[in-house]
Amino acid sequence: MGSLALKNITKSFGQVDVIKGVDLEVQDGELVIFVGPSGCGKSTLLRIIAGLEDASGGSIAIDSADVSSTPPSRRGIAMVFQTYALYPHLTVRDNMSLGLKQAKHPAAHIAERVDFASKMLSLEPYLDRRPAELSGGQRQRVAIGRAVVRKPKLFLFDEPLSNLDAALRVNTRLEIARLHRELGATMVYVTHDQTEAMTLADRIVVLNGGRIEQVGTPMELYNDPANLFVAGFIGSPQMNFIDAGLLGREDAKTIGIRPEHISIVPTNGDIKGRVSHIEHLGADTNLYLDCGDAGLLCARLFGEHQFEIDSELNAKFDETRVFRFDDQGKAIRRTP
Ligand SMILES: Nc1ncnc2c1ncn2[C@@H]1O[C@H](COP(=O)(O)OP(=O)(O)OP(=O)(O)O)[C@@H](O)[C@H]1O
Repeated sequence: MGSLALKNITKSFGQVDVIKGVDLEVQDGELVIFVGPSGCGKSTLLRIIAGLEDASGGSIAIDSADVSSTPPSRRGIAMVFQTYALYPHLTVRDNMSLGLKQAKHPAAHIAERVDFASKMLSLEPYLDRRPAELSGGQRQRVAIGRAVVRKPKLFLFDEPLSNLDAALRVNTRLEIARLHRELGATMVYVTHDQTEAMTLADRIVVLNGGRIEQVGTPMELYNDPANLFVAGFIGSPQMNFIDAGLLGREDAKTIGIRPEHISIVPTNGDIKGRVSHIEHLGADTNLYLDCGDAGLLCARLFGEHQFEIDSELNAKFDETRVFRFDDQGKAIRRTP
């Protein structure tokens, strides 16, 4: 078991309010990811859940028991850090065993847990090595293994893949997904990487300036963002925003259209623009059109395309994918 409930959590450092009233329920077995711009309070919130930081107000419950004043070591959580935080003088086996040893578990039980975790993470060949004799990816697997060994109610991950190169990041991401599936464990995870959030999360929490903007499954956030902030934050390249008046659409203040929902047509487009830049990604082409007062429009076209710089093109929006926002930036939901 490992459900988590945050009620009206606030945090101030001196005069600065960093977390401004966060309510969140995480179900047992769920993988929830915090995303948001730098400084929005993701790590602070995670550290408050871990007990490494005291909240200024509000309460935290794990499995319905209030742990707001429980020390970190007694909350039943394990945290995996971006920097691995392994003991350099200890072997992999000893790094993984340490928590249970300190908690005075019997040696046979510790050996069994280390065996289980090292098999799960393919760490068996490295058990007698020290961290300096491992690659970055292997070190991060040891850090994850150390958490698995402790059978926590709740796993907390603070940007665990940020120090890995692109290929290793994908591998380790798949490993965390598998771990989550096989252990059925509750996980709360902080990242600034959209792909990680979209591919791993059961639900994503979008934070901005210490408040929650929206909570939803990755596809809910992509298909039904609550406001301009979430619409612009989820999706890459970013959603295009255009002043609705410039398009003759009086039913909204701002129109939003994702680059992947724009096509180039010979006539009768929604907007005209001059080609200002082209990015060839192989599988896709990102085309940037200078649309004058409407700004720069990005279209993501499937496959390879050639266009002449400065030539004028007609861009057409997939009407079923057009988002509308009011003058407060709130999404105007489609009427079915
Ligand atoms: N110990 C501290 N004392 C004062 N201010 C702090 C402290 N820790 C964090 N802050 C401030 O709180 C805000 C939130 O920081 P936090 O590290 O939670 O952001 P984040 O969303 O995790 O950012 P990033 O993505 O850059 O890691 C920032 O403005 C930061 O400067």
